[in-house]
Amino acid sequence: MNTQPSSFAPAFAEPFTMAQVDAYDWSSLAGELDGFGCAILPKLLAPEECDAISRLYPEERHFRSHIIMARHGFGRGEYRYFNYPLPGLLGGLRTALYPHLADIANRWNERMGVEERYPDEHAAFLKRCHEAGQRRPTPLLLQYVPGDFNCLHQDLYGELAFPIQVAILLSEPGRDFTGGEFVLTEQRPRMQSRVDVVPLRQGDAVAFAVHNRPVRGTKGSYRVNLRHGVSRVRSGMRHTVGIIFHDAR
Ligand SMILES: O=C(O)CCC(=O)C(=O)O
Ligand SMILES: [Fe+2]
Repeated sequence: MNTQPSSFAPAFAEPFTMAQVDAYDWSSLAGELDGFGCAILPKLLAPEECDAISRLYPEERHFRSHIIMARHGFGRGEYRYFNYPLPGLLGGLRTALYPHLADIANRWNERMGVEERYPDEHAAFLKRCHEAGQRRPTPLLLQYVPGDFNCLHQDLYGELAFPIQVAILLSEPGRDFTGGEFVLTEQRPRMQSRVDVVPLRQGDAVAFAVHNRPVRGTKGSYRVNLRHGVSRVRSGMRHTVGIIFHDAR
């Protein structure tokens, strides 16, 4: 395991991240997630923070593995899973975002008739993951060049899956790259699928359903199945960072 101190640690202290995350209008974000399966958190990161994270990509010591997507049929492009300890800013965001999303996830599970309830603190949920043999960190940094794309998928890495995840766009559309839209599809029982293209600027985050969410019907709630991906990058370079709250087997 990488035990080097994070290169971000002193500059982005956790109390600051926590206050910044808490300052979003979470009842409105919850309304978006309930209604559409995704919500945008504008300007979660400043441009300098985005650039600092993108620049980590070639620094091997931050990562536990490197995936060339074409080799696995995942699309075209590449990504790296971070090592523990996560860079301070990312670890701080993962901790700060979790309790807000856990409230929403617990309501979703109740409506879907799923028994599992998530604890208030991320550390307690991670402990549950680790006890279930899911010990490897899942936050990841992705890099796309022209022609790259990310096929529709679900980030499931074992039995335990926290139902909402976050992706942050680190590059500026139109300036750093063109194409490369974040897309979300929703497969509804006995109906045709619905698609959302999420308009993000540099530093914006999207919170979205990992695999299932409840939708209100005439006879209570039913469960829909979601996938996310990225359309083809037409020019330039695009980086994103993904924050997944469960760890991997
Ligand atoms: O590059 C993106 O916008 C999507 C990344 C992704 O699949 C993820 O964060 O799980
Ligand atoms: Fe993903």
